[in-house]
Amino acid sequence: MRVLVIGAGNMGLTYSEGMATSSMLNRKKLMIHDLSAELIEMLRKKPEFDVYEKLEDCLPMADVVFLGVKPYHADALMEKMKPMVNDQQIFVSLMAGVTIQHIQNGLEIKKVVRTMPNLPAKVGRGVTSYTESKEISRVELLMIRNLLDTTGESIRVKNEEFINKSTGISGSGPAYVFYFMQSMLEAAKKMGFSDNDSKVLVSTTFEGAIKLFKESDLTPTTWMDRVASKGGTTRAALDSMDENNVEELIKEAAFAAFNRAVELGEE
Ligand SMILES: NC(=O)C1=CN([C@@H]2O[C@H](COP(=O)(O)OP(=O)(O)OC[C@H]3O[C@@H](n4cnc5c(N)ncnc54)[C@H](OP(=O)(O)O)[C@@H]3O)[C@@H](O)[C@H]2O)C=CC1
Ligand SMILES: O=C(O)[C@@H]1CCC=N1
Repeated sequence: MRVLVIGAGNMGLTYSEGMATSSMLNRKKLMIHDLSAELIEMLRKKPEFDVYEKLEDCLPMADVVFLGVKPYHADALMEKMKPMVNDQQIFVSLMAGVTIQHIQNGLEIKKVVRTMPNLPAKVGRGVTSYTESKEISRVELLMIRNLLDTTGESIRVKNEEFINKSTGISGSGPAYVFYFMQSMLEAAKKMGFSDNDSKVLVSTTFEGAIKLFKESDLTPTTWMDRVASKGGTTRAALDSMDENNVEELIKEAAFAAFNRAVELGEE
């Protein structure tokens, strides 16, 4: 099977690195096409990829094509691709918002898998949700799932609405976690810790909390209660967050991302 990734930025390159060694490729090199000259030069130094400057040299050969450009570049890209694609090829979109129907119409093809990946895929700890057009067979879906799983875990969702919802939770989610981390780092530095000590304190606290959560059946609320002693320091912090409505604000932020994904599909 020949796999082509178009757009090798943050996400496209992450997927390319994950998939490059997959047995699904039957030792055929993963193909990459991007417009950035700088990126092409960097990618050419990597022996695991076949890098193409011209779409016509790689697109007709591909069985599976990953679309990794920004949503606002999708239409221009599809216009260029249209004369070179065929009905047997499978198109896997990594793009937020862009609907399956939009891709089917733009390329005049039928087989589309729409996904929502996330950035921890870079370290093999991503989570990708996906859904497919009805023309994708079970075998084809399994094959795509195997490719997606090279970057972490994947979940099949029942429709595109849940892809937009995943965007609000897991797609954009790493940024919410980094936001929280940044705030804690700044608090630590303000208290007088060095940059390095702040990083150790914050990152180890995140890692430890995630391990506790993942390795038990307890909810985060129960874990919060285990940290907080009555009348103690944690309760003071949690009360401060409650008074400032932090929980509601985080939920609103996740819905803002979901709503923006819906809007992107309508633009
Ligand atoms: N970053 C993330 O955490 C996540 C991103 N996504 C989705 O992934 C997609 C890519 O995002 P991201 O990787 O961050 O974006 P990047 O800008 O990092 O990567 C996109 C790449 O595509 C190139 N490109 C643009 N137009 C074309 C074209 N016509 N042909 C070939 N290459 C082209 C860009 O080149 P140039 O820079 O020269 O324009 C760039 O190198 C988006 O649609 C986004 O919604 C989804 C989930 C998470
Ligand atoms: O911010 C974005 O639009 C993309 C989609 C999810 C994460 N990054």
